[in-house]
Amino acid sequence: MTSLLRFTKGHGTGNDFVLYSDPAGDRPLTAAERAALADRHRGVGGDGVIRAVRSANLPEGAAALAEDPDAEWFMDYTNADGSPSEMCGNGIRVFVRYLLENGLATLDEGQSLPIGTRSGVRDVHRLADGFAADLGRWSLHGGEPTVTARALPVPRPGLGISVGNPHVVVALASEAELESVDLSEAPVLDPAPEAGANVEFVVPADPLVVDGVGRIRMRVHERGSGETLSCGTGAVAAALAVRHWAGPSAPTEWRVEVPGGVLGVRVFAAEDGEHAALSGPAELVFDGTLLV
Ligand SMILES: N[C@@H](CCC[C@H](N)C(=O)O)C(=O)O
Repeated sequence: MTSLLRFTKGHGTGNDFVLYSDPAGDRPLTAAERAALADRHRGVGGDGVIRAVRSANLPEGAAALAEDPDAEWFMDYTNADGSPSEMCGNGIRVFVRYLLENGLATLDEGQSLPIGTRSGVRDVHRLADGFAADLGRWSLHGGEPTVTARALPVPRPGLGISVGNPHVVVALASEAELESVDLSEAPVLDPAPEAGANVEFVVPADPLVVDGVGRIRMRVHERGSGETLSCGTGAVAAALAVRHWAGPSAPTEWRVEVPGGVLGVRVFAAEDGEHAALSGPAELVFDGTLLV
């Protein structure tokens, strides 16, 4: 039986999402239904689908509420192919904007809202011109697989980084090389991580640091979605990788240029270790109703 589903289309630096609200947790949608929503020809189109559920009303929400009883809302995120991901850095800003615009939460400038995700509770801070999300503790994770991509003359070493979800970052030699890499097919990783990975290709700007801020350009092939205009967690992983390669004198603030815009990354010491925060815009574009 078909039914009506109200949705909102939103994006953060061109990384676009279909959002819908399911406070009671009784409208989960299958992976195939989510992939159909994200289909750019037969559906609304998006790099991912985000369901807003009250943490109390889905199984993964129990862990979020145990971590922070104020994490009322859970971001149930899936990629364009319907596969779930632990975290989405652009998505969580758009998610908070969606909650605010729909009267599901309140957040004044300067305040934070805790959001449940599969990678734990993440605090989203309201800025004058967007949002900043504390993505929590990061780690080197996944080793150093060799990365082969179309139009890259030779395979390159990658660096595995987890910011809640898995990334492999590859340094390229020049802007020209960054432009020429063909991401219409997924890069091949050897060894291949069991859970897959998002792969970022990065080049430093020249000079790398201006006024204490590190500057890099990045393109990304996202697990489950293909090449996208932006990936927030990918921008954080790319900044962390370049900082790791640059050594202890590297800056803590980074400006990451992606095809869809610019994101900010800040690395800081927290009680439980080193965290990375991601800042950037969050836009809602249109609402609609679908037959599902
Ligand atoms: N675009 C997102 C990341 C979305 C999830 C990713 N494709 C994965 O499978 O981990 C971001 O902005 O972080």
